[in-house]
Amino acid sequence: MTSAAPSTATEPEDPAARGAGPEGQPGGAGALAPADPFDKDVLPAPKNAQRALLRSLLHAHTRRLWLAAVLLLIQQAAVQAGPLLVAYAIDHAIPQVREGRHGALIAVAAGYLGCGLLSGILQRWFIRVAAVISQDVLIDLRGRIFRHAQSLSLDFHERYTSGRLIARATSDVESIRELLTDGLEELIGVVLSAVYITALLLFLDWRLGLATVVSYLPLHVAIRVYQRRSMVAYRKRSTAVAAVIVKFTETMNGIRPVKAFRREEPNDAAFQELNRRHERANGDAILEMARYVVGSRLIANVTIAAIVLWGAYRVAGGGLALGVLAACVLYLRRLYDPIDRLGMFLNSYQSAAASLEKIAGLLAQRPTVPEPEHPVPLPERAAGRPGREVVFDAVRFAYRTGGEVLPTFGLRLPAGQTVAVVGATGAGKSTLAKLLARFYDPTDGRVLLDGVPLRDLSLTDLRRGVVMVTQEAFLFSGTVADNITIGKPDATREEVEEAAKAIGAHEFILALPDGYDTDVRKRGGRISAGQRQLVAFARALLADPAVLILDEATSSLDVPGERAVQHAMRTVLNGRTAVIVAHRLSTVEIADRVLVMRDGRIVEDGTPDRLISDDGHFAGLHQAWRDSLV
Ligand SMILES: Nc1ncnc2c1ncn2[C@@H]1O[C@H](COP(=O)(O)OP(=O)(O)OP(=O)(O)O)[C@@H](O)[C@H]1O
Repeated sequence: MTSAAPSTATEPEDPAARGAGPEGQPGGAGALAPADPFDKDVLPAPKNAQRALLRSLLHAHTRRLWLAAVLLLIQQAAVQAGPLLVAYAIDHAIPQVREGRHGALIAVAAGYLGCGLLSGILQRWFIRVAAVISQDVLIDLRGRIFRHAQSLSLDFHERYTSGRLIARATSDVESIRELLTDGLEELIGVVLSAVYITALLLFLDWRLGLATVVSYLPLHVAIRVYQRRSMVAYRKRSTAVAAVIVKFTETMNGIRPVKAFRREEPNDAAFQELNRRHERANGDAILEMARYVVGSRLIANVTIAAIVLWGAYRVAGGGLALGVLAACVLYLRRLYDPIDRLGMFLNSYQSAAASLEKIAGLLAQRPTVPEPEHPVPLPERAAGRPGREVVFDAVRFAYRTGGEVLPTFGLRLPAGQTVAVVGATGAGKSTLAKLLARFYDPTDGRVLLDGVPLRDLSLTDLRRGVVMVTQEAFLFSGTVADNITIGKPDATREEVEEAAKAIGAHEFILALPDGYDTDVRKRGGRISAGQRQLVAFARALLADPAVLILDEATSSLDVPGERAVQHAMRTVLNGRTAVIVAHRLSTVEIADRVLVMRDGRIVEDGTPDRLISDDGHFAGLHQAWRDSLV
């Protein structure tokens, strides 16, 4: 993974322009893939995406934010009243005590105590309000990331990877949490106290106040330099964390091939390197902070020393009251004391800002396969008509990161036909299936279902019309029954069992420890590859789509398993239009029609018998398969 770069001029500015569909110009098979902006961790987003995200997150809390601001203003006023009271005590109350009048000093002491109490009460109130805001914001943000990631098209997920998404939802949200719960209150407190103190110093003695204001200039430069440099360091760090998470999830998701190919050692070495890169990025961030702390302390100490010296001479010369100098020194200490921590707060602020930038980039992405604004309903199916007609009308397709996979492609599948698509690996079979399932939109042309373009169908109609059973036959955590019910969320237990019986899965499910209620991820709930496919078929049967696409599993099953799957396949295909991406030639025998693909084109098309009797590519494949059975 490349390291994060600050938004550079090479990145497209407007993701919306990329959101209308895979507009990449087809470059001809084998054309060089264009550089993918997704290789960078910071996704291209409009300039104000970060601010807009923040605004929308805080929008629901406007009143609470005002309350928090007022509480903090009053609390800081109470805190900063202390040195003023000390100055009054030294210059007025103590001389009065010498004359036997104690009222002023007692009033000062009571005032000091009152301010302390008031500031404590207000601070507690403020912390509660701020906690409610920050918790709500974090929950909202995590929810948005999940919802948005789910809504983005397959094209996005293939390019962005799940590891990066996990990094966004965990470590990036965590750094924002750190700022909101630990740093923000203090950061605002420090800034607010600086404003109060400057005003009070100017009020107490305008010349000392002005000298303090002058010291803000080098301090401001130090902060700006630190902010600029640490932003780069934090971006790098957040990218490095994401790279560690990506490697981790990739390895654990692919643990089987890792074991099979003894990839443990090279993986370990690659992981160590990523860990070291993270360590270096972290080290850079810490170093930046160290530079800032040393620089800002120096400025603070020089300022305090100069003001004390100058003030002392003025007190000695009678030009300044002692109490005023004491109050000024107290204020200066209050001003500069949190300067180290200001570095830390700015640190977490920078880290959170870098994270927010990445999250805003993610949330600014638009689905490349959007739901239509004005969906067209599917025409009613005539009673007894099996499935729906599918037409590929002058379709062309290129993946965004590759050359053209389907050069102008036309195909008509009559309703109810079972079509097997065969061809060499990389011929474009799965691409054809994915276009029919509308995982992608064609670069050119249309895919029509009973005459309605897929892009005009509402998602509900589309999912009811076309269902794809993919190779992995993925099972979600939950029970076997839950997994079948996904096909039809309001299905009754009877319907679930009927579907399983029809598919031939009922017996093996009953034999599981808790039958239909067996948790598929728990011990004892382990089910074989063939059984997983049966569950996926039962799910598809329950969904009862007009068009079913099977991207057949390439892994070979044992003979009884294969037979069970073949039987289930016949059941699930019955009464609908079906497209099978066939990896096993045994499957082809079920089909009414076979399409042979090569380089994104259909080179043979006919019934299995006709193609076998012809002297074409399929006949050769079939002969080779028959020979392998002998
Ligand atoms: N997500 C993707 N991004 C870029 N190129 C892709 C993507 N998926 C597939 N391709 C390319 O498109 C071409 C067709 O791939 P496709 O998966 O459709 O072939 P296939 O016939 O189904 O192959 P197989 O039998 O191996 O599954 C291949 O050259 C492949 O490299």
